[in-house]
Amino acid sequence: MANVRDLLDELVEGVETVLLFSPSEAYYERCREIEDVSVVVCAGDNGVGAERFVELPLEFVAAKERIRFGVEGATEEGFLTKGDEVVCALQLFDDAIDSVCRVRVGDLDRSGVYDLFTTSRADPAVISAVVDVAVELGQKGQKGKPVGALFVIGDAGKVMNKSRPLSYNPFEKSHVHVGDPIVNVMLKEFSRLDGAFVISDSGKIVSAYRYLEPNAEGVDIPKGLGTRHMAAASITRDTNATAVVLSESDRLVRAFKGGELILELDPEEY
Ligand SMILES: Nc1ncnc2c1ncn2[C@@H]1O[C@H](COP(=O)(O)OP(=O)(O)OP(=O)(O)O)[C@@H](O)[C@H]1O
Ligand SMILES: [Mn+2]
Repeated sequence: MANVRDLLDELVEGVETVLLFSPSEAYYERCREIEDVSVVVCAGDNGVGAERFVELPLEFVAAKERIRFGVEGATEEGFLTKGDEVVCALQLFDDAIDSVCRVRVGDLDRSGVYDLFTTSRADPAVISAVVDVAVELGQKGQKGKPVGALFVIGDAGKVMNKSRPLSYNPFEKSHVHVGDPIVNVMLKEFSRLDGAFVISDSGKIVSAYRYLEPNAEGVDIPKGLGTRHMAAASITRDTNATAVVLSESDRLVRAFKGGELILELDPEEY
């Protein structure tokens, strides 16, 4: 007569690596004792002192995104290789680990989110704060109307040299940072203006209303996208900046780096 344990045994059969998402110290210590299994911790910080650790720059709301990011990170760090079967243990409903799933490395399509956060010059928390603002704008629009926005993050000096003001810069004398709730409201307010926001590596809002003038030579973007996206792709090819774009036409959030589209998010799913 099969029992629940048989089901779980099947799930973990032959697995050599366990990914623990934000475990407690006690939970981590218990898992460390398990024989011939290596443990990788994925969390915002390595509070448990794990030897194998993957930093999550944000607590992804969607479990699948969290798992995808953790598996991508563990693969990048060399803890996993394509084809490995790994068990992921994470919190879904409780505030402790309450769910287990099995994933084969390579089955999850690359989300690009990992690159966006880990290979950008700007601080990962700044990137996630900007993505959050773009996603919220995509979900709610500005006063209910769809709006587009272009955020250029990092390498701000070079970006400013490759652009010019469309009007006075409302952030000229201020010293405000993205991620501050009041500033996020200001960014949404100003998003109906033309031009791009320029944000420094550390998240300071350098300028709004900026017209980017990169060299668009040889940069190609998906058909149907227009000048805002072309400017985003081109400026990231000409500088070390990352660009996050919210499209007014299709409401998707996209990220560009090195002239390439590396991420496309539907705010409705995020
Ligand atoms: N080089 C640029 N620098 C800064 N902002 C730009 C630039 N080009 C376009 N924009 C901004 O993008 C807005 C939309 O332009 P356009 O419709 O051509 O872009 P798009 O890529 O189709 O974007 P969307 O999908 O939002 O319509 C413009 O009104 C302008 O505010
Ligand atoms: Mn357009």
